[in-house]
Amino acid sequence: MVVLAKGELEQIALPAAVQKAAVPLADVPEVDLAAAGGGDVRGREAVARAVVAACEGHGFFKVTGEGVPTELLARVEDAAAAFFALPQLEKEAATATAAAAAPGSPFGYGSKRIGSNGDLGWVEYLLFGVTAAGTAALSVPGEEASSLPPISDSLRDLLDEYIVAVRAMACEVLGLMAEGLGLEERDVFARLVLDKESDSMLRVNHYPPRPELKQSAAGPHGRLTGFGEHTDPQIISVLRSNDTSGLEISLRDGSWAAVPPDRNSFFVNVGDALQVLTNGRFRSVRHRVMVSSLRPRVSVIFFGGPPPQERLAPLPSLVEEDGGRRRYREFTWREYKASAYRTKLAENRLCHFETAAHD
Ligand SMILES: C=C1C[C@]23C[C@@]1(O)CC[C@H]2[C@@]12CC[C@H](O)[C@@](C)(C(=O)O1)[C@H]2[C@@H]3C(=O)O
Ligand SMILES: O=C(O)CCC(=O)C(=O)O
Ligand SMILES: [Fe+2]
Repeated sequence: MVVLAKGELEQIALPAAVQKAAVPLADVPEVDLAAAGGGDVRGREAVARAVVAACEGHGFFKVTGEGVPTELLARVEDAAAAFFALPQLEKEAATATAAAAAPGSPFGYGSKRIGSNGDLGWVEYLLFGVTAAGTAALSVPGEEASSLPPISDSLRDLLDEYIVAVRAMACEVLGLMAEGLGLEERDVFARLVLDKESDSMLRVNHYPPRPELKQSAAGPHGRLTGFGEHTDPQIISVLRSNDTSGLEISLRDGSWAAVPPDRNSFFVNVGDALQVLTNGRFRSVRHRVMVSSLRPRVSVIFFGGPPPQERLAPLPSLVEEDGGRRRYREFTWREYKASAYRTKLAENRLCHFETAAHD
């Protein structure tokens, strides 16, 4: 069991006085994928334009009409809740394969410690690599293979089914982004996530209800940090949660907005790699999860990433549209990820890859 050292709870539980309050996000952009898939060309173009506008605006939007069976989603949520309800030792043992336990591996079960650079949050989670077959694995393709994770067969099977469905949806959305940007190569983004070497991940987060007020270092009105502010390094993140609030996004003016939960929709985040590919036209959205609720929050996030050896650079046509200004230098995903994984959650990871203004 993870025992927090003295002072660590205070890092999660900021006193109410130093927390910036978030206002509810009134205008969550919404994209109905059903309207893009019916063979109506005009309808599809309108959806593609809405997707681009949302990526340029908040870098965040809601997706409906994607056709992932609601019954599968409900079963994933129930199985995840059942896993996190297990005794602590069973949860740790459940994912302690050689690959996940290897030093530096981010995969497996974790509690309160996020990444390996000292970030703490009021959260426990399961983190998996995603294989080409769309299965949840505790090692990344090309690295030491592990046996299938010994989490319960039913949870693993459900996650495998979920990954296939959500990856297809992510790729449909990536296709709409390319169309909306008027790119000739319509699969320029989606092919990276569909590649058999794609470095994608699946994360299941559980935010237990905040502790009793009398024990809470946050004080009676304070909130706990569930998952500290950050941007996602990958191309696209697709999130699904239960009906418990907590997700907040940072707006362009630096204020925070609370995203009303919606268990019937997906939420899409633009990630750092997509900001680079679009030469900064799309915005990798800074977000966080705050825990103030007495109900648990469960979220499942698919992170669509490129293959490690993939060279990432702003797309030439978008550089041209930007008056020839190339805002990021070329790098491989392996290079970016290694750099990102050395940073703390809240750091700006893209600034190391920006070009000087005159380049
Ligand atoms: C503090 C960290 C956790 C993280 C790796 C990092 O060093 C910086 C990026 C973090 C993040 C955010 C999005 C995803 O949840 C994640 C899996 C990812 O790819 O980058 C996490 C990493 C993690 O939890 O290992
Ligand atoms: O759990 C959530 O709702 C969001 C978590 C998140 O941003 C992440 O895991 O990268
Ligand atoms: Fe995130």
